[in-house]
Amino acid sequence: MNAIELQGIQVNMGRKPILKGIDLTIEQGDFMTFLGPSGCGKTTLLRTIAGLQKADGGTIVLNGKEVANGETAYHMDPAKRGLSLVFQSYALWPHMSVYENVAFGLQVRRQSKAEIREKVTAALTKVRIADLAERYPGELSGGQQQRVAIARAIVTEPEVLLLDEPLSNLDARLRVEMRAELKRLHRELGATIIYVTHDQQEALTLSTRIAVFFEGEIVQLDRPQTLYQRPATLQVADFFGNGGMDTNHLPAELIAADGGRIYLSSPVCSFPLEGITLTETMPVILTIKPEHIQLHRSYAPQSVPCVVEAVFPAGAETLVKLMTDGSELSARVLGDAEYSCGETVYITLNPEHMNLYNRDSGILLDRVRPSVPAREMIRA
Ligand SMILES: Nc1ncnc2c1ncn2[C@@H]1O[C@H](COP(=O)(O)OP(=O)(O)OP(=O)(O)O)[C@@H](O)[C@H]1O
Repeated sequence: MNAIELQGIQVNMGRKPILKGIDLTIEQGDFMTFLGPSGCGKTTLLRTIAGLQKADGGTIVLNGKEVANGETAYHMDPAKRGLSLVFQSYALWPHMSVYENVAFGLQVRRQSKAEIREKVTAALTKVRIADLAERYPGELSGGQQQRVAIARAIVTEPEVLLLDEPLSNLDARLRVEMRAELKRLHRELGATIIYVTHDQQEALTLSTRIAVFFEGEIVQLDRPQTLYQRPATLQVADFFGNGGMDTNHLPAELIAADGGRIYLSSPVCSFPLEGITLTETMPVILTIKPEHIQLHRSYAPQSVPCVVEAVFPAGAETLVKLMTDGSELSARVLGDAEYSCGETVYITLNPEHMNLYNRDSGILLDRVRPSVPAREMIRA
């Protein structure tokens, strides 16, 4: 059974539409991440699922049961939805010990003392802070407080766990550590998790599926790998730019030749394609990520000469800005590579990692599929 089904969810704040008709099915056991820039509506959708925000239109079905209906104004009480929510600010009660914070939800449900002790201990052990049970939130680090918040959310054994940017208050190192913890928890609990973040690395590492939001709409819903390799629009491709080295965009053309053959013509490569039909020449954008450009110090078969414009050593990798035929390219090279500005280098590109987008709409047309083996590829 699907854990959650959203149909046509609309939310307005005053006259402003914040969510513009969200359709989304979340499967049982999914780790679904809502990813997108600030203000695109991720938290609003999470709050709407939790019941903290009323939907102005559309329906929400949780485990086969309707919990919200914008048309009939039906709105099930958040406490009855069987969900747990963890906020960015941990929202712990400062006057209660860690144990009491976690036990609170069970006490409200009037469970026996023995049962509560067993469940709280199990939850604290799962998030690896059983030894801190008697401390107060003010005596804990940010990472420890976040673990308490997660323990409090899982102690009631919710079917769905909602996490709103839970790691954003932690320092970079703790964030990476907590990512691994969340992944382990998801595996151990088998619960459905909905996770909100604007951090693409976090989304790619944790999720089974990612919904990318822009301006109140889902623009792509896919597995992390697919999303990374085949962004549905140039906007999504740019959002997945990494460390200031964005996906390369190259103006190119699809040329319809006699006999129905289609040629790709670009500043870095030119060859016939398969899988595309066209009747007239079409302007496109060819994209390739910096990590898919190979640099060579001397001429290699099928390589294209480029001039090094700038070099940015970044420890484990080196980012290199290149110029070829009036087009700027970014390449990412593993390790500490020493190139000097003005030096001529040669690049090779694997067509498997290239995508073609409509130049006007920015929508993905196809991946690049040469109809000849790579060795027969020629430069424009
Ligand atoms: N209570 C409110 N009243 C008016 N506008 C609101 C309210 N809450 C949110 N908004 C607006 O709704 C839009 C979506 O906000 P939301 O918090 O869902 O975005 P988000 O994608 O989660 O952003 P962030 O990553 O910054 O948290 C924003 O433009 C925000 O200003």
